[in-house]
Amino acid sequence: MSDLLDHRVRHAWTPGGAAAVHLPPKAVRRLAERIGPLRAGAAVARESDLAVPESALPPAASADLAEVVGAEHVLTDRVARLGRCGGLSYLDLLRRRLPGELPVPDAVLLPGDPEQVQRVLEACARHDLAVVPFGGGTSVVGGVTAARGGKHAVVVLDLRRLNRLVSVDPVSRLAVFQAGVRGPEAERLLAAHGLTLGHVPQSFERATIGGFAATRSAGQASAGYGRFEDMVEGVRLATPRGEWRLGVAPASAAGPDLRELAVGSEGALGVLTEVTVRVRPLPAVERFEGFVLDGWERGTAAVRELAQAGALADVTRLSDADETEISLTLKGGGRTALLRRYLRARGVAEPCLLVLGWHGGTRREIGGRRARTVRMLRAAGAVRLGRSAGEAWRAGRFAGPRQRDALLDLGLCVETLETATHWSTLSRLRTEVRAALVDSLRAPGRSPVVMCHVSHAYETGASLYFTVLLPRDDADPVGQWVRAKRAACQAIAGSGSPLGTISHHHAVGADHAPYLAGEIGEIGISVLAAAKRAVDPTGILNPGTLLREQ
Ligand SMILES: Cc1cc2nc3c(=O)[nH]c(=O)nc-3n(C[C@H](O)[C@H](O)[C@H](O)COP(=O)(O)OP(=O)(O)OC[C@H]3O[C@@H](n4cnc5c(N)ncnc54)[C@H](O)[C@@H]3O)c2cc1C
Repeated sequence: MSDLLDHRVRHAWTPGGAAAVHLPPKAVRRLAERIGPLRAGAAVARESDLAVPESALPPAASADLAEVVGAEHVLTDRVARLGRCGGLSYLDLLRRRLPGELPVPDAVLLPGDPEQVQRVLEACARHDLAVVPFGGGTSVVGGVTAARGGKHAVVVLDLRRLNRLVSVDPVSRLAVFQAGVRGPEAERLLAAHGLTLGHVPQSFERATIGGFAATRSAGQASAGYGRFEDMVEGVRLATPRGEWRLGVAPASAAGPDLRELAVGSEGALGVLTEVTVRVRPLPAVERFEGFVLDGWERGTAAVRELAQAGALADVTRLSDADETEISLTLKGGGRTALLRRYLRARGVAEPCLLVLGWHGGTRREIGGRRARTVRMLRAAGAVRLGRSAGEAWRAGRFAGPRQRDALLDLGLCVETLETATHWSTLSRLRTEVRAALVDSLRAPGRSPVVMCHVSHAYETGASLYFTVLLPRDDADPVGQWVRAKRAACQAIAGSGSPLGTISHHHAVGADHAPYLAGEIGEIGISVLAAAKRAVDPTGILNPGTLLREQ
């Protein structure tokens, strides 16, 4: 179990870190020409340089918790605590690469079933301990930062032992999972029943069912399978007040849908111990394909038309010209130059790659859907690249975090952020967020590249996902990104009324909590605060996440 989560891993995505990917030297040279000089072999602090204070878990609390989960599942050693000090954002990784103090929890608890989770919360409430629910620990918004919130100590509740498929109801197409099941394991367990969830975010390998629900996650095939909240039929939630179960029917008019309070609650309103999910038949056939549109405006207009006509492929992902260019650059290779020449010959001045993927029961079924989509794309002026471009994307769909490890080792600042808005505001929002990032990050010898894609489209609007690359400012690497992220969030929050949501799928965490009131209003904040008081009267659950510390 520890292979996926120890102190060595937590400054990178994989134990091998950058060794897990190969960036061709030509690609590194071209990148440096574009953004400024890169420094191979940027130093990483030794584990012994990371400051880990003594655990402040009171002995009486430790004894009570050991009584619930077993002494061997109350971990206070340095490695276990370092391994759960935060998520996997650029700043999380950076802080673990630099010498210094980290928000290390006082203990890590490994409960074995929902009943133990419930009893752990009751014990933590008695001893006034802050509790951070921890699934895969892939949060990129400070959602698993071990904040004490004025409590005696802070414990991380690692849900990895809640790893069972509890039941499957193939007639109703429902499955009940314990919260700590990771993405690949969930799919493996469902495949044995001929079923799938179809939820494949880029963090799939590490993230868990509970984490997906707690953050309203969106997977790469969201156009086909929906966002994770669309898949949640019911929840079992442990709270300091007692256990809360929700979801007895597919739809209900019995008042407001309180499941929505659990989905997206980010560990601040309870610990999801089981989630009942809607499942689908496992697709027998998949087909991926690439197209190119000339320019962002034409590209987004084409995706909007598909979304509004109900003709989106299950995976629909449009990259802007910068993202298309940089992803081709990072692949290196002679075929890339050939492709550039081909597109120029076809009159495409500003290539924007559109990847489409269909899942279905039969070739015929996919063929019918695909034919309609391709007809509409042809009418929109798309150039078809063929299956190899789509398959190349599929083959590398989980490469992003490994590539990030390699780019971090080259001394880069590399981070992503995301939002969503209505179609009529989409271009303005992209322009303003890009400008905020570029203005904040530009410096002599450093030119940021800000790339963008749409990977989740709806009838009324779409998400925007930005990736930023530039040489790290070694004098103040943390401040460099903190200022840029703040500028981007302020652009999204707008002045007066928001241009978009502060998060389409990464959630609020601690990082976006200051912007939540701008989106849901002070009334919204007080409704959430009242809900929190109702389930967590002493405020032990995930202090500072979702709601700012009062
Ligand atoms: C490289 C990378 C790529 C990513 N790609 C995507 C993507 O494509 N789509 C996407 O939606 N997100 C993505 N994310 C963000 C992240 O993976 C998601 O938010 C994911 O849903 C978190 O799941 P987790 O199990 O890792 O949760 P954690 O990171 O452990 O926790 C996330 C939040 O949920 C709470 N939580 C976790 N489990 C529970 C539980 N059982 N009960 C109550 N609260 C709980 C935590 O306290 C925390 O606030 C990405 C992150 C990384 C690092």
